[in-house]
Amino acid sequence: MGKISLAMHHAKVNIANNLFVLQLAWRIHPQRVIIDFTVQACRQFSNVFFAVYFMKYIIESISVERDFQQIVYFILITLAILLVLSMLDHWYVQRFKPISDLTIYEKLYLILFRKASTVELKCFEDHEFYNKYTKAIQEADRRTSAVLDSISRIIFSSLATISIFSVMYAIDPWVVLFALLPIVGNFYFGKKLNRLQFKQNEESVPHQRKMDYVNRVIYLSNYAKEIRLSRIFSVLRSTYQEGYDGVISTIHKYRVRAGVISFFKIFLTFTLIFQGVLLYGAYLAIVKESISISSFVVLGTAMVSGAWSLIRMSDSVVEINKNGIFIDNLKSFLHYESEIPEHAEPNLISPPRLQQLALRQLQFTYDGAESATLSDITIELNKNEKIALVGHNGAGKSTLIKLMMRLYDPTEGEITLNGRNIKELDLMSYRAMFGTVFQDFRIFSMTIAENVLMRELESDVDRQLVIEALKKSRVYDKVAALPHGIDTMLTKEFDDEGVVLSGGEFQKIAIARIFAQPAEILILDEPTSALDPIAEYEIFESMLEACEDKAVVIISHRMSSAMLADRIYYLEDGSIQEAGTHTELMQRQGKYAELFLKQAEKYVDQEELVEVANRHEA
Ligand SMILES: Nc1ncnc2c1ncn2[C@@H]1O[C@H](COP(=O)(O)OP(=O)(O)OP(=O)(O)O)[C@@H](O)[C@H]1O
Repeated sequence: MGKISLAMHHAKVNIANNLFVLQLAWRIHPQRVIIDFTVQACRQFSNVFFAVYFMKYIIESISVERDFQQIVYFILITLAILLVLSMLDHWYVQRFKPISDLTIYEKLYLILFRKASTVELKCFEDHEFYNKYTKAIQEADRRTSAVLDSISRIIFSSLATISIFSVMYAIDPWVVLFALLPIVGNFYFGKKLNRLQFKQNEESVPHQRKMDYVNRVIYLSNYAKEIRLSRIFSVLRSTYQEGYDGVISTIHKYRVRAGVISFFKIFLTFTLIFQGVLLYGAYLAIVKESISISSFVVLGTAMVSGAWSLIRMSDSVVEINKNGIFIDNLKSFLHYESEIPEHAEPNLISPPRLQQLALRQLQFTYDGAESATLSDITIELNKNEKIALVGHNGAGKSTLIKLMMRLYDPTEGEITLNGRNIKELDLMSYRAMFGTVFQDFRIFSMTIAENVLMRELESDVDRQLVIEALKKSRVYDKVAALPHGIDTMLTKEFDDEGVVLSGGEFQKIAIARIFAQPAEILILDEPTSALDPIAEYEIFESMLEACEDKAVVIISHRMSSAMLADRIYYLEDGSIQEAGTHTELMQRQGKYAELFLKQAEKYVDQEELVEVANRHEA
């Protein structure tokens, strides 16, 4: 593509990007768009009127000796208009704009958060995507306001410029040409400066993210203990320093170039416009005597006002260009099409009630990984069946669960629900079939009830549901003893009366989530690590009792819990090594039996674990 057609292409893309945000702003807050344009029109009108036509009228009045009373009326009327326009401007800047900006940001952030919560999990592991997301979030608010300002400014400054220049043209046509030339320079250098700033910004984002990460970690309470009790702070400090050095070095890298370009931009714009044209006007009036002194005065004021209009116009063009480049990130984030579509699609059907979930010869490799994490996995989970996945760390158990819930798609093989590939099913409804607690579950700074329901508490039926769920996860006695019961805030983030529970109690709250959901398949991905063996056994037991009519998948490193399942799958290096009931696997004397016996040896020293085994026997 030639240079000119490339520039045309860029210009087209940038205009399209700005219009995209203008449409977005219109959808979010149409009044803001209308008022923004109206205020801009009024500003430009008063600039042109007072700088040119007002001045022209007064000077002409003197030369044609107009009636003094008429001049006074004219001035009073224009003052009244000026007063109304300044009041409107004041209201817009002080009252309307700040509030409407916040309204736009709030809605825009909601759109971004919604998108972020639906893109595939793998996007958050993709460095490039994450950078785009960070930039879209950082820039979103500023850019919307900037787009509105620059579009309205460019429209009305153009009108203002045309009307001022027509007055100047009538005085001397060459003056207009003279005033136009430096604008080309301003535009040219402004564009160059933008590209440079964009590049600098692009390069500093990864460094900025390092600094943001440290800021976040230091600030969050769940890192506070480790930071105080270890020397990790020095590593965090180095990470922050690396980020800081990176940002500074990108600034240094572009500093000289940006300085030189800025100098030319200012020199050509201001010096040439303001001094040059006035000099030319003086030459016309004094040396050539081709214009009158009153024309020179009008030319002077029109020049100042016209030049500013032109500068505003060319700055707006540059700003539109700058917006366009940044909006690319926002657009590509918002338009990102998930390979796993979250939204309902007409060709996707609602999942039928579970009869059998079958994983057939699955193979899965994480993006960027050299070898497969899972290979040749075949598992069947029937209605009402309880299965357990066991194996050493890194065997692939959690990955298997993520595939089952379609957080990732398998690289090979298929997952079927009652014989139908799950890709043909509506994803949201499919995921709603699962009640899951992961090992890295999160407790939110919200009430206990909201943490259990994972939504707002809406009715007394909900209250009862929460209480029953907490009873099943064996933590209700503790919750009932708190002054606000299930309405107690968890953590002290927003509320001094918020409670901080023990690790095991937090886990029980998280586990209560699966009892409060109308799910058909329950998955416990080892959320019981902070529980003592008896508590874990009791919870699993209670779950199996409460969920007789549901399918259950348990992942646990404690074999005493796994043995409660109807079928156990032993995984190693991403593939199933052994499968069967506890008794079958023990008789086989393979790896499962070895692992079980190793744990049993440790358990013998602790009487409580003997109790677990006894209970199972019973
Ligand atoms: N998001 C990811 N990107 C790349 N590799 C990953 C990712 N998550 C897990 N892995 C890798 O996949 C392998 C299996 O991890 P997985 O978490 O499934 O094991 P696990 O059996 O659940 O382990 P544990 O018992 O320790 O929880 C590990 O080697 C891990 O490094």
